[in-house]
Amino acid sequence: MSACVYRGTMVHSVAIGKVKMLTDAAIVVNEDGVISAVHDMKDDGAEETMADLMAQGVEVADFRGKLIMPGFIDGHAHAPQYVYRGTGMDLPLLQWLETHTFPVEARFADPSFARKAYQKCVRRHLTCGTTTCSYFASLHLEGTKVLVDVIRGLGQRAYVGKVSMDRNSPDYLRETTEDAMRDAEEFIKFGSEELDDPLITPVVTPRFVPSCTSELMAHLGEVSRKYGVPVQSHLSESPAEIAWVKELHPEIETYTGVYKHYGLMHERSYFAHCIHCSEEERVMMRDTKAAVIHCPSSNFNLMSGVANVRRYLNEGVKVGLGTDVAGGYSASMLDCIRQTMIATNVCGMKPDEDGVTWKPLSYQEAFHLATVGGAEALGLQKVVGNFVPGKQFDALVVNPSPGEDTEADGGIGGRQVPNTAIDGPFDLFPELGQGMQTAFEKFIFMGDDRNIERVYVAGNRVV
Ligand SMILES: Nc1nc2[nH]cnc2c(=O)[nH]1
Ligand SMILES: [Zn+2]
Repeated sequence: MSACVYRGTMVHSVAIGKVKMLTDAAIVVNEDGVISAVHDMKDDGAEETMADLMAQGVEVADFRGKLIMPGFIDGHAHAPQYVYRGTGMDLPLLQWLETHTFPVEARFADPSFARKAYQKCVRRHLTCGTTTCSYFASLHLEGTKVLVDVIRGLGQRAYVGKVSMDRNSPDYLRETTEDAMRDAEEFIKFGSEELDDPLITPVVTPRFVPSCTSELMAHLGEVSRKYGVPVQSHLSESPAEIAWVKELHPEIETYTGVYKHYGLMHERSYFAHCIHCSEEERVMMRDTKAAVIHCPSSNFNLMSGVANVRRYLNEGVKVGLGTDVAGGYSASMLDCIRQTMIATNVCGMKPDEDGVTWKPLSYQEAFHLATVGGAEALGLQKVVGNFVPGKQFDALVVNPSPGEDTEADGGIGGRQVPNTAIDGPFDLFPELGQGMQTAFEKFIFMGDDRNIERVYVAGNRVV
């Protein structure tokens, strides 16, 4: 790749709640896809610096009038569940898994079906602007390798887990403990040693405590230490699930404590949901530096509950966001941000059981969680999340008004008609002073993939 300067309105989060916009910025990206400098074109000398770079043969991609923002980081999505996304939202978690999830995941024993489905899934996440995604595959080793291959072909940055499950599921979707232990390590070896691709990180992935025997969990904890890889799982999602974990492990005080006991809770661990964690569990998460992945869409759809994100942040626990496809029906992190806003408003509506009324998150804070927060949760804070020089250029080019520069067509029967294929999802009124700041806010609340013109991962254009 050659070095390139990206010029346009740069917007990113520099700290929680602190979104910074440079109306006319030049982001200099080197041959390795790393940001080497960011210039405010209003500064003295910036035009000369640009002229120098152009004289050296550095390309300029001119996106003035458009937003350049960091790509989204989806901390939790199930790639096989993509195929039934938007259906079967009629049951609570444990019945939903038995009825809708397990029969579909079993189909991923067929690598050719897996390839077809994963191709659609990863394309969708990318076109929605997700530059980094943490995927659960299925328990199938070969199918999980197919997912990795598809991701590499499409150029996304990803964390990928072969799901481990050796108890409490139907025969058609359950490993023996021996196979589960062998295949989990085999996948981690494949991802970290054989593959050697900086964009792909293999992740130890116990489905959740009810799916894994103590022997398997202990082995997975060891594997995560031996290879220095992350752990992802589900934690404290529904009351019935929590009661089940208590039944399975009466000797351990809490659900979080079970993961800790088996070496699965450390600074490279991140857990989806964490809705009902007690104070003791939240302290354990903070002290072990494990992260929460907030999945509000799924939490509403499966009626699991409402997680109090503000409390986690106040207590010093890392938080990222996840779509949790297909508990969540949308693959878009924009939808996830919006559902985060609804969930936080619910928490702020009335005092909780301790009499505390929580201050809702702002949309700027939710945007931070969808970018920088996700990077921190995945241990990528030095690599992606915003446009600090030294980080990789994982970015979106957002056109606030995608229909504007398209020639009007002839209409239908002589009548001018709206064209939903080219008209954007929202309008701006410059007469009312609605400039790029408003464009950003409207994109967060109303934008979609029609606005996302380009997607870059590590400086490579992937959409
Ligand atoms: N939302 C969700 N929760 C789970 N807990 C165990 N497996 C799953 C899953 O596939 N989705
Ligand atoms: Zn999940």
